[in-house]
Amino acid sequence: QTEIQWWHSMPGALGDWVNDLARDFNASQKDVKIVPTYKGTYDESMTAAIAAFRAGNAPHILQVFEVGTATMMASKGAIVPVGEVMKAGGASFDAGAYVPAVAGYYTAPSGQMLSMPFNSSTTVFHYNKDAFKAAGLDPNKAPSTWPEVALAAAKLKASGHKCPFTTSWVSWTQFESFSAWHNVEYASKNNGFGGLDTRLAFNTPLHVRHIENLANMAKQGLFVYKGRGNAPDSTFYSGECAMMTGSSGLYANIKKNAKFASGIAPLPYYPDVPGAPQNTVIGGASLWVMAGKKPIEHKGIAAFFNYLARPEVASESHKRTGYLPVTKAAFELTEKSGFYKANPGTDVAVTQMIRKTTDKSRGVRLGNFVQIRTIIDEEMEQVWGGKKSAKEGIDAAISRGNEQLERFQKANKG
Ligand SMILES: O=P(O)(O)OC[C@H](O)CO
Repeated sequence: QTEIQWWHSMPGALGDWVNDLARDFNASQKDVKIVPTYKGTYDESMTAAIAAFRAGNAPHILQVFEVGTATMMASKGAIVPVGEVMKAGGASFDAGAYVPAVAGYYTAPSGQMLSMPFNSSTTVFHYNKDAFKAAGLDPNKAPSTWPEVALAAAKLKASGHKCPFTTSWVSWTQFESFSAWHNVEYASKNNGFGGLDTRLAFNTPLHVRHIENLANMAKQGLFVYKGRGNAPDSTFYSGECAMMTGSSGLYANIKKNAKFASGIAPLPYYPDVPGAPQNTVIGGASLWVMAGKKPIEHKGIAAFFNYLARPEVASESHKRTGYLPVTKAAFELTEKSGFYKANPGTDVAVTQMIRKTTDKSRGVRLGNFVQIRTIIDEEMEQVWGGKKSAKEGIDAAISRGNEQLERFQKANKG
């Protein structure tokens, strides 16, 4: 039996999902055993895998968040493109079977698919319906614009809620998806898809206005900052915060943990911006195959990836987690099953993502993106804390972030 090590970053109910996938695949055949291991947050597992690769003991499969894509693409000796693995394993990889927004994100400029689409998400608005009721708000009507979010937050606060609104993944929700949703650039060169000479561009009057609004909400106790990455997620499903912008993949942990009725709504927008709302950007992660593995191991990986892409498996994953249906067949199967009608709100992520994209809204692909996100976190923490104005924080994030882009460009030219 061939053992395949799979490092992942799925917490709580999502970890149960990953373990069940491995268990069911292992039970379906005898040749391959998938061994999943939780390695901490996305940042942590990526750092651990890079260190393990250097030491010669990398896992076979690594789950990498979308932010790590350019770094993985550039580390040519460390990874094997998924298309090659599938071929070596005697399996085919049909990129056309995947939802275009998903396939497009994980494709190299040459058209080759580099990693296996797995848990693609997008940014949505989660809200606590019970808290809405208690505050005299309509639980069946989520705020759809940012001014409405501020008004709802004020009512929630007046009803005694100490954390009316918070957000996970500040850069992803308030800058990356925010930009695409309003059809404005986050970075030049089509948000980095057009070349390594891309530079950050999220200092338009719209961006400054939005961060100013959030900073004002923070001052009034309407927006309560709860930390970086997915750390704030638990403050929503515990009931502490009543509204949150975050991942559609939070659905699994809300279902498991929340002791209240919750709703999913589209990301809020500014109604005076022409063309808004456009579409939101992809998040979540994909599965990368690390280099230096034996042909028989590639065969095992290929068999597992084929299993994950089966329409019934991919559809079940989507329904269980809130991550997107990654293949077209999985989406059609889910729709036919009546799931969206029976579970209002579960279609929000899909609807936001299947809209036609523009050059400004396809997604963001930057080198050193992990570091850039940290810089944005640091600068915005200064803004939420009242130590810098929105404009100062944004300008500092842009100039520090651009240094990272220049460094990546220099290291990867030719
Ligand atoms: O919480 P996830 O898995 O949807 O990931 C969110 C962000 O895309 C991570 O960069």
